[in-house]
Amino acid sequence: MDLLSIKDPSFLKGMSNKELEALGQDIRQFLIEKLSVTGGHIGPNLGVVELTIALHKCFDSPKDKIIWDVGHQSYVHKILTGRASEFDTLRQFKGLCGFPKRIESEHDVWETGHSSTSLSAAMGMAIARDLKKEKSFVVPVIGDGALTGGMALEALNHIGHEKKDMIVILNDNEMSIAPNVGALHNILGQLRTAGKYQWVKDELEMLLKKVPAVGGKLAATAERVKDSLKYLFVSGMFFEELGFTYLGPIDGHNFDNLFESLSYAKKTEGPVLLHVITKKGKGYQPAESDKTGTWHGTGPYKMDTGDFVKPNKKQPPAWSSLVSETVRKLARSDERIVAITPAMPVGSKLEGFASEFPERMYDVGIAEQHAATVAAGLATQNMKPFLAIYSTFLQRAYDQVVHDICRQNLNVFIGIDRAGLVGADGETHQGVFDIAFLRHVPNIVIMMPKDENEGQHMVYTAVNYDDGPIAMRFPRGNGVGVPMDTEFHTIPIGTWEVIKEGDDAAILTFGTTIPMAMDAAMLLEKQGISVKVVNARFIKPLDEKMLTGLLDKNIPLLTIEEAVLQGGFGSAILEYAHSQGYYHAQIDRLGIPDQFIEHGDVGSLLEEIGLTTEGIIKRISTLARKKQQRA
Ligand SMILES: Cc1ncc(C[n+]2csc(CCOP(=O)(O)OP(=O)(O)O)c2C)c(N)n1
Ligand SMILES: CC(=O)[C@@H](O)[C@H](O)COP(=O)(O)O
Ligand SMILES: [Mg+2]
Repeated sequence: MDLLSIKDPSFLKGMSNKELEALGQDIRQFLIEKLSVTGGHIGPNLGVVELTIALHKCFDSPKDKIIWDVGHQSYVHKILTGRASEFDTLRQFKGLCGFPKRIESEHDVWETGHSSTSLSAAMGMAIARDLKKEKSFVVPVIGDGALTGGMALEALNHIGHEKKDMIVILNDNEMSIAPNVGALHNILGQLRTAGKYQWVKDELEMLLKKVPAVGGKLAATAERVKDSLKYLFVSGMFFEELGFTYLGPIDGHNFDNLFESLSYAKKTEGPVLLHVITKKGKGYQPAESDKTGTWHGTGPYKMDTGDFVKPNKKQPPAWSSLVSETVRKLARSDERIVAITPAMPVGSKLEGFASEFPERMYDVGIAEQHAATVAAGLATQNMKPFLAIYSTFLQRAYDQVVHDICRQNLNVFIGIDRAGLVGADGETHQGVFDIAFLRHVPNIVIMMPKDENEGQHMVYTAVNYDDGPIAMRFPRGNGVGVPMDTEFHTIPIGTWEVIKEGDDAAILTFGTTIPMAMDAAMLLEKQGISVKVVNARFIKPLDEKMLTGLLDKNIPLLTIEEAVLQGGFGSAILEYAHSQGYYHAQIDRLGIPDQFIEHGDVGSLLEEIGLTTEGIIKRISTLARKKQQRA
């Protein structure tokens, strides 16, 4: 079938299962080909081909609300809703978003990216439907990994209590990014093997009702039998006890099973949970046999061999590897160190640590709040927890950082990974808010290294810092490639470093924006403007001694950060200058403006917001000119 000709899912209504199977193969082939060039979440999407087709055949989107939890598995949905032609631009600057996007289509009824929000959103939509006395189905699709997220459990609790009509599709492929973890995962395992108890329950009821005369009395007894059947067949009774009608488990690649259970679910009152078993990566052998999560989200690959396309020249180590491997080295002589990841062992490159210290490595599932407070609990017992967490996912644990870690001034080392623009994952994943939401919290130290050598020393500093919580932020991707010292040393807390002298102006910056600051300073030198460049590697506490010295020189200052301006590092400099009475200090700031930054390559995103060498030169030149005018 020509997928590019699809305008909306209505064409599915008249298709036979055989035709749908052929369509599924066409979609698989299309995804494997397109994503071999663009990269993306190939594994999750290959796993939901039949499920997505079945949902769009059984329901009338967008009147019926199909909601994709996390949303990384919504590519098939996007193909069936008329966007196949845009897949060459998937996750690229101004191209097709890799997650549901309401501006893209009326069928994208809820935007996701962060896990475990679908059930709560579904509940909101169901309440609205009922208040407006509308007739429609609300159908959240949540994965077994996303189900481990606290929000999902909060929602299950509420939905089951309110008994709202809703059909929850549990897409169970036994995988989060890595193999799924937790007691819930074990319950699902029991359910997977328990077989279809629902039909046993109904058949029993029909049989008993046929018994003449005593049917009624017997049926009452049967109710008790049925309940014991439930416990007999479905040891996990977890969902039924929560007020759901549990259906399944069924084969999520079999259209007969899907249509039979979806039509049953549509006729069932109250909340239904349909447990669908799928295979992540189905139909593409390298992805289907993935046991670790390598094919969860990938860059480009060679279709025939499954080899990932490697960059032309050797890359410096990934920042995540640098940090996690340094923690691993230190853990050999420091038994206090325990690593905690909320479902990102592969992304945070903790495999090595896990293999060497299995008893000191915890993947808590998609549970960032829990991860942060486990770290706090460990610290109360004089352990040294290393909380490895993406900046964007740390947003989920804000109160735990404030209330549990910082307020009690506990020795937790937070490794804030993917700090800064992440690129293709877009708005929901840019790691640009952590400075603004942490800087105002008492007791926390926030730092960011300029390169991987300073990074290893910062990890060493953090592990040996026992005066409270300390966070080190580092970007997605690879280091800058510098020689590495063989001996660790501590970096004095709150000290900045002058990396280029200059008397006409000063740039204060850290991490990924240091190279562009240096390039700008060198070019400005040629224009006769000599600019000092300061590695402001401690965002909190500020190096007040150096900052006061700069303010006393009364030269223009420009702060630069790949983070939001509102409440960021530049705000801290403004606050300090004002608090010390430098009311006329010339301070300008470059950073992420007050808007969400969409998906695309980081270079294009920086270009779009003027966070470039040219942008810096423009700012400094303006500041210098204003200073001359005032002189
Ligand atoms: C709050 C949050 N934490 C972590 C992630 C990273 N993440 C993206 S997909 C995923 C696994 C989701 O597993 P599951 O729901 O089973 O979907 P599958 O990929 O198996 O289809 C994780 C942990 C996220 N998107 N949001
Ligand atoms: C969808 C999701 O949240 C994860 O798959 C995320 O895309 C991983 O990000 P990295 O690729 O930076 O590890
Ligand atoms: Mg899964």
